Amino acid sequence: MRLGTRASKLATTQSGWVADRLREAHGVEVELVEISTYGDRSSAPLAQIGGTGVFVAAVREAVLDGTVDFAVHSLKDLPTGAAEGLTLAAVPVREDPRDVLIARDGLTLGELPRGARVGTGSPRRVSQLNALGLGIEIAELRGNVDTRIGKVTGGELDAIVLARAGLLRLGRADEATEVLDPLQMLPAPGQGALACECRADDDATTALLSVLDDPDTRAAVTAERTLLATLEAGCSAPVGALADVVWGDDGDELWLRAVVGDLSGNPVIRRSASGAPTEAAALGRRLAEELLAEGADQLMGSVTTS
Ligand SMILES: NCc1[nH]cc(CCC(=O)O)c1CC(=O)O
Repeated sequence: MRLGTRASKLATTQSGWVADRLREAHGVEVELVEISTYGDRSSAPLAQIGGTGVFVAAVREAVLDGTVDFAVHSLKDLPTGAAEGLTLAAVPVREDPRDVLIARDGLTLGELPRGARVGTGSPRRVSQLNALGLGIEIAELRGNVDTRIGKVTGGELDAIVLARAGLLRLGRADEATEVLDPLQMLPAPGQGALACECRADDDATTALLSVLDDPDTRAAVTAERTLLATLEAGCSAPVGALADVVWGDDGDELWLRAVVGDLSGNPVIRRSASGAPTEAAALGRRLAEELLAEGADQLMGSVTTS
């Protein structure tokens, strides 16, 4: 099987993980084919170059034109709209969805001095960091994991915020100085999860990939992404969401928490709701409508979204 992937170390590591699972499950050969995307080539701020889709368009093209059989993406980089001719054949079990802080001298968020420079390029992180009222300064940050961590070790920034999943996959989770509680920092919809996508008419590949699907992860990310889509927001919008399958009185329950804000983080709207895991999309829609009724669209309207 030919697996299309971005060429970054993180992308090839997570694609390699999927390839290993497929070899274990089916004894098939899997070859990684690296594809350069606009998101990798441009160093402009993500919010400026459109965010949504810049990391996936070229990889999807390679699936559609038959260069590769399927692609592995970070789910949070996938636009929420339907992709013509493609099917989401598997959402494998999720890695830790939380964000972490990497700060100089082992500091936590609460220990950073006023005026400390904290790097992130994500409006969602900017909004929630500002909501904490710590008096820190936000600095624009982009680049691969090495580049970003280098800003702290090189002394340019006091701290950065990034996804724990990426660090775990690269074996660098111990470099985090604090795991941020979702009470303070809800992750991006789909964060920590992967997407295995193939052509909608390719039944053989769909069947091979389907064994990697994790139903709880799929329910969670379906709720998170339907919420994002109902808000008509993209991956560069100041929206955080995290769903979990938990054991409740009536069996499995899907819990969804979400936050919407503007860049100032003042105010942010936080809400939660629960439902049956089989009704994940309806849950996402319902919580989004609640947020919209509370004024989420006006809040987000002050930020460039796509
Ligand atoms: N926005 C870029 C991006 N897309 C996926 C990950 C890794 C985490 C994941 O798999 O969700 C990252 C880096 C980050 O946010 O720190």
